[in-house]
Amino acid sequence: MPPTCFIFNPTAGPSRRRDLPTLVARHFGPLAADDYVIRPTEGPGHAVELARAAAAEGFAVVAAVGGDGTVNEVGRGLLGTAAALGIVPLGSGNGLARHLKVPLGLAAALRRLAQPAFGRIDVGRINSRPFFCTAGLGFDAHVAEHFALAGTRGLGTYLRVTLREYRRYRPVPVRVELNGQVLATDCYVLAFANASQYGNDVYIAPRADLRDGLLDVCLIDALPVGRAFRVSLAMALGNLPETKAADYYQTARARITAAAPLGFHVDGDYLGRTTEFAVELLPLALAVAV
Ligand SMILES: Nc1ncnc2c1ncn2[C@@H]1O[C@H](COP(=O)(O)OP(=O)(O)OP(=O)(O)O)[C@@H](O)[C@H]1O
Repeated sequence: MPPTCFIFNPTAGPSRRRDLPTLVARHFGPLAADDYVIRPTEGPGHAVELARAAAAEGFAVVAAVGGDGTVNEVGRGLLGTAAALGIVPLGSGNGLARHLKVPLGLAAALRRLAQPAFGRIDVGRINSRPFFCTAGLGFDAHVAEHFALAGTRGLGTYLRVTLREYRRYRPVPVRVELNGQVLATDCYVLAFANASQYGNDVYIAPRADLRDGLLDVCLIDALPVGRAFRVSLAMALGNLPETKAADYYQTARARITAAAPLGFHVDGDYLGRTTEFAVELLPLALAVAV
């Protein structure tokens, strides 16, 4: 098994696995002997530094133990290094893990990591910030912002925040340049998908491929109640492109200018508001061990 550094976020996920070191030792220890270390994060952003340090120490695999936010931080720390990203999915949504078919059970995920398959995946970037799963402008980012402010987490809070903000949210006019064309449209949601889903098997771009050198772009210009139901159902069924409720494009880069400051998220974390966005894809820029 490859030397592995586990970087674990004790606050990720619904169950807050503060006992993770014991569990990893139980499942991985007998297989690994001296070949692994476990390093907990102490706050947001810490996993970037821990991952970079682990790669510099020569660990072949640096495993993010948490959800997509933790995966994003570990992945960012590993970009440009020789180490591969592993995932032990303990988050709430686990979008990248689900796309990559990493087992969701802890014991199975650890067994897989002991004998991983090495490969590479594309990496997206929005305003210089890397993303591995999805980035987006508009309502999704607005919900991510208010979810972070809600005080509690979990699916119940997420649904409550989504419904409340749906009644308040108004789309913003944008100008989108991609593939030599210019779209002047309203942005309710403009999502850039490297992986197919937001997590929890909710598919924003079911045809997205992590190795095709392209981002799948999903544009929803308005979301009246009837369309909101259709979009929600289609995202759960994984057939949104087959409906007429969203427009799809594929591109390796895009520029967006918004008529008013527009919120954006990266792998589900709200990053703020701005009017200019540059999106690009770095082909096969990250090594993975899954
Ligand atoms: N020790 C820590 N204390 C508080 N926050 C932390 C700590 N370590 C990491 N974080 C932050 O916790 C946030 C949430 O983590 P993560 O996204 O992995 O879990 P999740 O939200 O439950 O899962 P998912 O994104 O799959 O829904 C991350 O954005 C990360 O910056």
